[in-house]
Amino acid sequence: MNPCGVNPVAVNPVVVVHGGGASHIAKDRKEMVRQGVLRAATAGYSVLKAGGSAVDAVESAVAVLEDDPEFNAGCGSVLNVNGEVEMDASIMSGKDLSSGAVSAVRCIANPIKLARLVMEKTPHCFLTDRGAAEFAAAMGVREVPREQLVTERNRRRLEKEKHCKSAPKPEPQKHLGTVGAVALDSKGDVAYATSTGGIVNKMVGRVGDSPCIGSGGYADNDIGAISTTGHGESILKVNLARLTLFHVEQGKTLEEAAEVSLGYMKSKLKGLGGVILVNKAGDWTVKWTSESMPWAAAQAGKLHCGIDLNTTSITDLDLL
Ligand SMILES: COC(=O)C[C@H](N)C(=O)O
Repeated sequence: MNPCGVNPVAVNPVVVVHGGGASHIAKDRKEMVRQGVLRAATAGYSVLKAGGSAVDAVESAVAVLEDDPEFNAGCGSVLNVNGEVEMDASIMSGKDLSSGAVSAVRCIANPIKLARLVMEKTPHCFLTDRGAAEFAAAMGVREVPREQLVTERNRRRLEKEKHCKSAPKPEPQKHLGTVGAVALDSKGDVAYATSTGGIVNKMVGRVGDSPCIGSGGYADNDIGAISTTGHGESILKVNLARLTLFHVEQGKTLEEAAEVSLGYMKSKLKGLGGVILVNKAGDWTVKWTSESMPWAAAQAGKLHCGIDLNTTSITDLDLL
């Protein structure tokens, strides 16, 4: 009971993660991908259960996915036209709208941790390329050898893409994309985090939607938190994250808002993608227009998980 005699809103902590909108996930990889998103949601939820903040939870969930070579972020990042890894990431707290982002960063394992340092240790929101690298060094972030982030699968993927490349189309990623998380903590604060290697065969210096606040994600306690995935150029053009939350502000449910904004991006640009959302009531939703999107959610001792439409499973959560 607070001093006004009103019960405080009961908060039901929740974390939701995604492993990127995708047009095809080979059968033999599906189980590894499923295990990856489940591990990330479990990690995020244990942070919340231990009293950690929503920002702590989304950072640790995304770091788990960055460390998993099955996903296009951190050590599984796709390669640019020169065969190099350039990564983008962003993070935001719904409590005070504080935000941090990095783009075109190389040779670090966890861009999401660097984005958080930008949020907390600089007066800025966004550092890129050389400046981001200098800041990482100043913060004592360990440099990893370039080769450590380049997987054999991504080398082959680049070769294949170069050979069969026709004109670029506003299609979803042919492979697994971007990773992201949204969370609500026990204090009622929400947050999001998104991290990616971008799109295969991209130009050097190409920056996608994922590090851009309002496109790759957004968090505001009064509305909710969202992380997005899909065709970056389309997401940027419609500001997918903020657009979705705008529809929530206008009174739509999370699910309706996600459907309207993804529908708008598809009809306007033929751009496909996916979103995950939470709000401070503990409601959450996942939605995508791409063929599939691996996702997992942890709430009230249960783990929810899916990859394709109509394949949701619910199991009891064993905390790590
Ligand atoms: C599914 O793929 C992605 O999400 C890629 C990411 N949105 C980008 O364009 O950089």
